[in-house]
Amino acid sequence: MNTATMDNPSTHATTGTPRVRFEDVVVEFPTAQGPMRVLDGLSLDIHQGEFVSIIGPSGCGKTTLMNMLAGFVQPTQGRVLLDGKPVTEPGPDRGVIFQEYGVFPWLTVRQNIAFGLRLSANKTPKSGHAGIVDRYMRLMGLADFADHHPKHLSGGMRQRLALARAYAVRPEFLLMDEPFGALDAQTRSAMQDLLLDVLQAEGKTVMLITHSVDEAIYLSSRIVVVTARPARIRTVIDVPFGYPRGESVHEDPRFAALRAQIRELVMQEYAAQSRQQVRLSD
Ligand SMILES: Nc1ncnc2c1ncn2[C@@H]1O[C@H](COP(=O)(O)OP(=O)(O)OP(=O)(O)O)[C@@H](O)[C@H]1O
Repeated sequence: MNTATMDNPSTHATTGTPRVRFEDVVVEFPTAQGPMRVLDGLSLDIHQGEFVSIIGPSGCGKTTLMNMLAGFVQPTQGRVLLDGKPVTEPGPDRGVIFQEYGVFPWLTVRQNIAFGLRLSANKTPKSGHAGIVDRYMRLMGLADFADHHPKHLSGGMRQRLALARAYAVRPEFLLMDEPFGALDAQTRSAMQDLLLDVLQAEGKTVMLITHSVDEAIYLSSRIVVVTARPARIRTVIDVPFGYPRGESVHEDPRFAALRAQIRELVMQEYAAQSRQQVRLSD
């Protein structure tokens, strides 16, 4: 179990050379009414070992931001740099987890987890694959279902399988888009703690999109609140808790204060987005 070290400030260096740089990024998508601007001059640096959560109204452009770092979307203007080089395509250094289960229905649980390990871009020696697959099946509570296909699993189990697949490849970056959103409260909390354990053991850099303010505070070293569409950065908040971190941070008075501050900002942006939608439907 994690233990909270609330007296230690976050130890994540936010100076020096960033691993990821969003540089004055603009994204526009074509629509029947002309180009729709989704991101509007957004700049953000992410450093090695940081856990950055993105919070903002539905449809404001958060997934688009992550998709650029994943290599799925190119900016209309500006640049997205990974270790100083423009991101042009997906790569095994970036594990992406979406809310909808990213699993292959025709493969068993064991085969799904092993899949990424077999790709030639993955550097894990073949002799270690079986052990890694077993470890993640155990961690995710899937060991008894090793030879089942996803259609025989519950929704929550399929999402745990998607997490196991992403973790097993041990990417340097985890890009997570509402990864726990479809899980029941208890499983969600267990998956959050497991993620903290994986990060503690493997030292990854994480970008998480979440609608849960509590989840963002519990997991992140920094929280980026973005505006209604087109998304810009509204505020960046440093979370004052160090790692390893555990359930007791929820009791810290600073947790409640942060929650109130972030909720207020997010509510304001939701209200702005709703006003826009009303104007669009006029
Ligand atoms: N490839 C695309 N082509 C056209 N429009 C797109 C494309 N991708 C996203 N959009 C639109 O861009 C806007 C922002 O979408 P995005 O998924 O980035 O928002 P989001 O903040 O992640 O939303 P949510 O919180 O609901 O998941 C939406 O209006 C969406 O319909």
